[in-house]
Amino acid sequence: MVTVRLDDLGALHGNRLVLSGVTTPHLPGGEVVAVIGPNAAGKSTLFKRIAGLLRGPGRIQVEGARAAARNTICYMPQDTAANAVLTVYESILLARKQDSAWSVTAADLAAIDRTIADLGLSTIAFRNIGELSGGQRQLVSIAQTLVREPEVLLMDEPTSALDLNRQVEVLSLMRTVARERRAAVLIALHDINHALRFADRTMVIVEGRLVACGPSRDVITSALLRQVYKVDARIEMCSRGIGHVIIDGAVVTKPAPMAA
Ligand SMILES: Nc1ncnc2c1ncn2[C@@H]1O[C@H](COP(=O)(O)OP(=O)(O)OP(=O)(O)O)[C@@H](O)[C@H]1O
Repeated sequence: MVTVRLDDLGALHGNRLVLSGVTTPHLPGGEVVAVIGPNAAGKSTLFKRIAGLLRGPGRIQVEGARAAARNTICYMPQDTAANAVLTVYESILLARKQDSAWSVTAADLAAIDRTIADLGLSTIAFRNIGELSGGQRQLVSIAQTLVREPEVLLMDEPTSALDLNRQVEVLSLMRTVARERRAAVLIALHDINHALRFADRTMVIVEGRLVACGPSRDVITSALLRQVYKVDARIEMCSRGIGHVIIDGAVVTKPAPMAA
């Protein structure tokens, strides 16, 4: 089973060190890890660094990956471009492409069918991407990531354009993917309730630094929400032992202006 460990990781945008000193315990396959933090904290930067899209100090250790893995690490960016020329099916099919010698196999077709079914995309499978709504496009991006069957998934706000029903469906699917494929699934989220409900662990990034990492119910506390988001909130437990964040209305202080 795959495990991921970050060791004193940092990331540069140009010459600016935007993220630094991120060290985690082993993040095991089979679990969902929420990555939370204020706007511009460095969540996307962390994912891009892990995906090899940014330079920086430190190490990313991925152990136990299957030798034949199609893509060990797969990153779903926040902004996904719409390609008007391809249908939904074609764009998911092309996500399976390995190299120029690739030709479609039965395994490819099975993976595509499963992904389309899992995400409820069958009714739009032959529509052009350019004709889709924002939420539909986001579902296609999620499909393009899942169909590659990676062992480490980096999902950058995958539910930001989805309605409530789809948010729950997609995050439930992420848990299933983690459990059944023994994948390590990291998801950047702004909805703290989703982190409490769906994530085994939560990492908290503030101003480019990791300020907490551990079981979601231990990490997400009123004190942390006050420290990180400057809001008064309490966590109430519901019947199944899952916490809910109740915002009491008061913003404690306005957040500091963002750095340029
Ligand atoms: N391409 C870029 N070039 C230069 N600086 C960048 C670039 N992308 C992001 N940054 C800066 O890096 C910092 C972290 O941004 P990042 O996108 O990682 O934040 P985030 O936590 O994902 O935010 P959000 O929740 O708003 O999506 C910010 O100060 C941002 O302005």
